Amino acid sequence: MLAIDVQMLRKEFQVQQSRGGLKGAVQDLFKREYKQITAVKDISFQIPKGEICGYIGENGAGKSTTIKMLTGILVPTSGHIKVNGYVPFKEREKFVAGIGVVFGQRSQLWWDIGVVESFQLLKKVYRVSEADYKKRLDELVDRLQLSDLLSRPVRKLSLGQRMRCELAASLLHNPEILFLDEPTIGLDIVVKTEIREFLKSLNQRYETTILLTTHDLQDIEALCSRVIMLDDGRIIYDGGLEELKARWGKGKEVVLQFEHPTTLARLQELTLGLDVAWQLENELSAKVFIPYERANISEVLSRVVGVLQIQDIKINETNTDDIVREIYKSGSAEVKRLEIDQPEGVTIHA
Ligand SMILES: Nc1ncnc2c1ncn2[C@@H]1O[C@H](COP(=O)(O)OP(=O)(O)OP(=O)(O)O)[C@@H](O)[C@H]1O
Repeated sequence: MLAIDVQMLRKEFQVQQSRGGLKGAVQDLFKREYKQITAVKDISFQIPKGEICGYIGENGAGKSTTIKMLTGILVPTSGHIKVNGYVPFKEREKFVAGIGVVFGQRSQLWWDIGVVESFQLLKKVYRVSEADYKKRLDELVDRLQLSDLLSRPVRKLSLGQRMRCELAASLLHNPEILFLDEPTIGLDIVVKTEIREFLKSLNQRYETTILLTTHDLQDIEALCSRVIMLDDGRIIYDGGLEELKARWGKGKEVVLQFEHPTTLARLQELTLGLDVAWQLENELSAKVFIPYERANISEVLSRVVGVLQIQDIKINETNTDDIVREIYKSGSAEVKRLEIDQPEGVTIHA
């Protein structure tokens, strides 16, 4: 079953333009000029129930605008959306009962009252029964370690504490779909890790579908099997994270520690005919860069390990941050490269 179904979704904004100078300001008083911005340009994607999908893109790519349309805050200019079987901006009451939303930069909790009082208000808003509320709250307090925070006003909480409370607030009514807009922004690494672990177990236990936007690719690595990449309002990649790495990653780096001193010339001689690049760090340690498609790691290793005694080997995986940065930078030319020999399950949008 589909949790989210988006077809040819588009959002345009009219933005007021100001003319410069005194004359312009006077003209603006009488007749405003408007400019049209298309934040989301006819995108389509489907997310099955139970999937955790990362929605990424640079600043201004259109991520928040999409999330706002998916949660019914904004009405699309054109296109179709079904979330949990509902059209988000139409059937509001039924729709919101099935979704949870956390905007990392904004709070859904009341600033001056105790956390638990906010929870009780949300219980009323979502019409959660006393028994369900109690059960759910106990579980969330336990798993997000909230017991010391419940009586404190939100304004007295640290960012990490507040974010744990925000997550609990969004889940009190046990929604089937959770939308997270930058859920780990500004948090330290310990809290980020706790939140990722919590989301993973939530997904496993309840099959909660999660769509999250983030600039932190560690969130994606930790949580998402699938990633949708947006650039200037259009989807430029929709597929698995592993495929993304395999297709866009340039290669792997292997670091070798030798038992006995060796030389660069000796290493190059051993891998003669293979398209790899050696770098000697000292006489007992060297790095070799093995480009994907042009050489394979087992061939390189078998040639070296068979002859030299090795003390240690480390394989450095492709860094997703670098890959994604490069895709953003390279734009359409690189997208064309992806279109060749497209693997199954990966949709590339030009
Ligand atoms: N209410 C609005 N009125 C006019 N323009 C808007 C409005 N909301 C968003 N935009 C514009 O739409 C484009 C997409 O913005 P959006 O906030 O969706 O991007 P984003 O990918 O979420 O970026 P960020 O990572 O910075 O949050 C931007 O050019 C933005 O200025």
